[in-house]
Amino acid sequence: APSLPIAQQGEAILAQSAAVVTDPLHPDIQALIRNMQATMLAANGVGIAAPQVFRSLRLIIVASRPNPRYPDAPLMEAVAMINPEIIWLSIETCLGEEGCLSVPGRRAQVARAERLTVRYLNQQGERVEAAYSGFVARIIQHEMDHLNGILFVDRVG
Ligand SMILES: O=C(O)C[C@@H](Cc1ccccc1)C(=O)SCC(=O)c1ccccc1
Ligand SMILES: [Zn+2]
Repeated sequence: APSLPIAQQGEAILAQSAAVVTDPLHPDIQALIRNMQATMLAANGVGIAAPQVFRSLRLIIVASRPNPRYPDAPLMEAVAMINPEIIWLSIETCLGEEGCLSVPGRRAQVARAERLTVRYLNQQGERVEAAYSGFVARIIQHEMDHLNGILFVDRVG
């Protein structure tokens, strides 16, 4: 699957709220998931949101892996989350370093909820509810922000 162009900070699409995916099993959505995964891997990302590849749709990919900043991050198969909703966030937050494929060269400490529960449709269109914590919960919050037109730099002083 080809790697797609990544929208950079300043592109209007990154500040918009993305639209709900109406037909998760549509071939276009299945192809978009494949292309987003290829784009994320080519860019060495641990996540990506559809608006970052110029598709204003509520679709994210989460793919944590150990990295210099989070050496104990879990290695996980990339998971596609269609129409994700965070249905619970812990009160406890933690600070952690973030970067963004749409804001190259910037890194900042961002406070995020330590734990969350997310409800979404998986690539097969099945409803899933799952709990996450730590770095994976951080990635999910970062990607959810992209669906709501928010960049991590909007959250730092
Ligand atoms: O722009 C994106 O959504 C991808 C972004 C996801 C993300 C990274 C770190 C914390 C939260 C969300 C990236 O993958 S940036 C590049 C990267 O691999 C990385 C950056 C900082 C720390 C760990 C990884
Ligand atoms: Zn980002």
